[in-house]
Amino acid sequence: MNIAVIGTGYVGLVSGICYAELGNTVICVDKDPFKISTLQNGGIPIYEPGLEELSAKNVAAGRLSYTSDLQAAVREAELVIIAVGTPPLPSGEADLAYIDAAALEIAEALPAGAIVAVKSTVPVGTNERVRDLIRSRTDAPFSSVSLPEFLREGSAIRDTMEPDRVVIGSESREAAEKVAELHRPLTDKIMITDLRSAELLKYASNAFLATKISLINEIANICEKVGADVTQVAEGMGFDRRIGPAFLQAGIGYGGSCFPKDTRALIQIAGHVEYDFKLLRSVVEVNREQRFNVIRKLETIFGGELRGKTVAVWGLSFKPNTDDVRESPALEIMRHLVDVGVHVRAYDPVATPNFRSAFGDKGVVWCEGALEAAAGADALCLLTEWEEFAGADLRQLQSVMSRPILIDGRNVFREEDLAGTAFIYYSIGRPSLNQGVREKIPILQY
Ligand SMILES: NC(=O)c1ccc[n+]([C@@H]2O[C@H](COP(=O)([O-])OP(=O)(O)OC[C@H]3O[C@@H](n4cnc5c(N)ncnc54)[C@H](O)[C@@H]3O)[C@@H](O)[C@H]2O)c1
Ligand SMILES: O=c1ccn([C@@H]2O[C@H](COP(=O)(O)OP(=O)(O)O[C@H]3O[C@H](CO)[C@@H](O)[C@H](O)[C@H]3O)[C@@H](O)[C@H]2O)c(=O)[nH]1
Repeated sequence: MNIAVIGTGYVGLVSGICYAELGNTVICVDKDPFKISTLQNGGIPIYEPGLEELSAKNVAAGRLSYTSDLQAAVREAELVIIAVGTPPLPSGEADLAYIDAAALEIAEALPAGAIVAVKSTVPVGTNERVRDLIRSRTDAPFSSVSLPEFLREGSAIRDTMEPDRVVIGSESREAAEKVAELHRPLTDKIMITDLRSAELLKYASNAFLATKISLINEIANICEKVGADVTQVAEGMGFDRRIGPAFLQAGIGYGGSCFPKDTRALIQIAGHVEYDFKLLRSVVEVNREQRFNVIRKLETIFGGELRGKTVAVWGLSFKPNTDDVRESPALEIMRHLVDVGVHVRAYDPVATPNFRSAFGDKGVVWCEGALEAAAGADALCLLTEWEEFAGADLRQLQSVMSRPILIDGRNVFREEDLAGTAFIYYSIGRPSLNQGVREKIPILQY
């Protein structure tokens, strides 16, 4: 199939490369000339494990190319996939400006009989809006398809090549079948729905996962008060097949370009039809609060006075294996620390450049290595569970710090890692691992 993918961000680029890997002829389009020249020169503008090699392989095979000429790419396409951003507006609603602009540009070159698929996460009704926008500019017959994407950053290639399911929303059975055929080599779990159900299903999935995370974070907060261990609680819950073990990792809350944006957008979608999505509003609020768990722990340890302290931060991306810092919990945590007069020393294996552009340099020393960041620190906060941190030698770490205080925001370390160290250690929802701080587990009376 001849495919044009509009937008070479985390979704469009991975999808385009993977469609080429399946043997299709793919041209990936972006309006950002830096991204396109990087790609044309064999580079990859984002950090995603395995992507550079897969791109090179498919470019060499003559199946994959990159361009900033949208209309030339669309003119040859049987399938045009829109994968541009839908960032949040201040109200929380999805900003459809990039979608609309792409639709209007596509219309100028769309060949008769093509399929236009929206892969971006969009509010219910957007595929119809895109269809009508294109129709207003061309007489060429075409079909609209909603093709929501479920990949995760950091494991994007595997998620694309081995998806749990592919959802195709369409008004045209014939178009849906053609798009289904494209995905048949990946999975037999292909679901064809109407346009609106496909659109809502994407938001509902993210809302459910975000809810699971906020639930386990609240359980973790209760664990801290009653002397239970959230990792044991989550493990036991996860054995129940109705619950499942995934997305029950307590920590400092979810970040990233999707859960925070999509939960707020769904609240707005509901609001537009006068439905107050109370549950999801609480999920968002719990998540916002959870980031400050780390700060509260630091305040407890330092008796409320953080000014003048030096705090090392390990991990700036919103999750490991990505350089994406959009809505990373580290942004708010570090902003608070800097605002109250803490000297911050920060390190991330790949995300520092993106983080610096989002955060600025005020109050932060950017470090090239984990131990360099910890050197002379009064406390260390681990905010992203990069493998490099999980493998750290805690005795060596202790030897470079001014005070052995470790706040593990992702529950990375185990009891055996801490053995033989003098760390004052706090994690999330595992009070029995707290070391060095004598906290009384209350006698429970009801
Ligand atoms: N990031 C994820 O893990 C993920 C997963 C599933 C779904 N989604 C959804 O997919 C969409 C894209 O997300 P992303 O993270 O890839 O975004 P992104 O911001 O990384 O990339 C979007 C790209 O589109 C380009 N673009 C915008 N308008 C264009 C136009 N008219 N012509 C050509 N290029 C244009 C931008 O320059 C940018 O490179 C969003 O709706 C998002 O919610 C994202
Ligand atoms: O048990 C867990 C699982 C995740 N997280 C956090 O949740 C956020 C999101 O993680 P993850 O879902 O792995 O990454 P994303 O790349 O944001 O992927 C989500 O958002 C995408 C965009 O919509 C969807 O396509 C994916 O299916 C969905 O998992 C990160 O901050 C994680 O640290 C937790 O705190 N606990």
